[in-house]
Amino acid sequence: MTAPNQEELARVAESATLSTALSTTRPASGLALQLDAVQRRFGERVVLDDLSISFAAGEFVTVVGKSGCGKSTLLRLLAGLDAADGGRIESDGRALASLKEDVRIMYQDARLLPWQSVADNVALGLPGRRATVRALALEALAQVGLADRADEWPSQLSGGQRQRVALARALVHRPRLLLLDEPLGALDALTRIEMHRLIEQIWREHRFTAVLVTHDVSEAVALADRIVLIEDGRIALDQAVDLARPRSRGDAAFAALEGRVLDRLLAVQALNPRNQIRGRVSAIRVGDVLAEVEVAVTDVFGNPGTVVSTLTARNLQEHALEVGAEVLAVFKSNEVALATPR
Ligand SMILES: Nc1ncnc2c1ncn2[C@@H]1O[C@H](COP(=O)(O)OP(=O)(O)OP(=O)(O)O)[C@@H](O)[C@H]1O
Repeated sequence: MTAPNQEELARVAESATLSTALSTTRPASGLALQLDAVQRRFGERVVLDDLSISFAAGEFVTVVGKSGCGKSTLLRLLAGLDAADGGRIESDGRALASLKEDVRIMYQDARLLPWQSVADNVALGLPGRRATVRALALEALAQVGLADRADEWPSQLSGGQRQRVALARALVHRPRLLLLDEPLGALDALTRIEMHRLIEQIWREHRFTAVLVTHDVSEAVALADRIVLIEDGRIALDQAVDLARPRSRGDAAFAALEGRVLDRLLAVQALNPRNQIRGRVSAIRVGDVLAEVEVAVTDVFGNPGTVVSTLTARNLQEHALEVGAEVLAVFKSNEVALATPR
């Protein structure tokens, strides 16, 4: 990692310019958010329905839920890119829509302009003298470990590096609310873990409020103070993550919490009657690592049958499943998962 150009930064500080203005006129602390009975409809379809929740200033919240449940819709409302059909979204009594300058959003694709250098992409939209703006861009790039790539084209960077540039582009505006719409969804597992560390470190430094939409429950547990699950347009689960940071995926408490949230998500999937079948556990076979649970079921025509679910032996232990227990067999692509019937 290359340090930012210190001479240039010093010049900027001396000339009492935008850098000073940004750091003094806009507090670095996060925005508190209050959502009250928020509704968003598309035609007949009610996507968010009477959704109420509050986020504390500086909190890191992750939003999970099955595909199409309205996660991105919620983020677009918070970003002011879309308007609610009902309810209020405020920050300490002010409509969030009036605080757009304090809010930045990051998407799954970095959305960089290919004809602009990395530094110019980060500096995009920043007012001020060219040298000042460039120094701010370099400072933001240094924070994401890319100061030495400032003069390259976006096409010369890897997917993970492009996302780091997108993060720098958000940071340069010193957001008080950073919205992250699956920003790591297209990255490989190792790069994701590196990005988790980077995002957490930057969030701890800047203390903005962060709202991250993700499909990855492990990512949610790694980063969140709170995990929020959206179901039927409302908050179905609001789970505090009370684990010390930085978090380790190998930790037992981490795995247990991840399992609980996954189970809850699975229960939501099971609500779709087309992909689930009720039955009773008829046999359990436990190996060193894996376990098989056989479930006796009856199909819609009354024909008896069995389905088999494979899970880790440890997971089986945590769920205390036993022969005779009533379960839902949930079909997810090519696997069968089990959930407790409601
Ligand atoms: N502009 C729009 N016009 C009509 N319907 C929309 C519009 N935007 C979103 N929707 C619908 O709202 C629902 C929620 O969409 P949204 O993108 O918020 O879901 P999501 O939870 O982010 O899904 P995914 O996890 O698959 O990204 C979907 O049924 C979608 O088709």
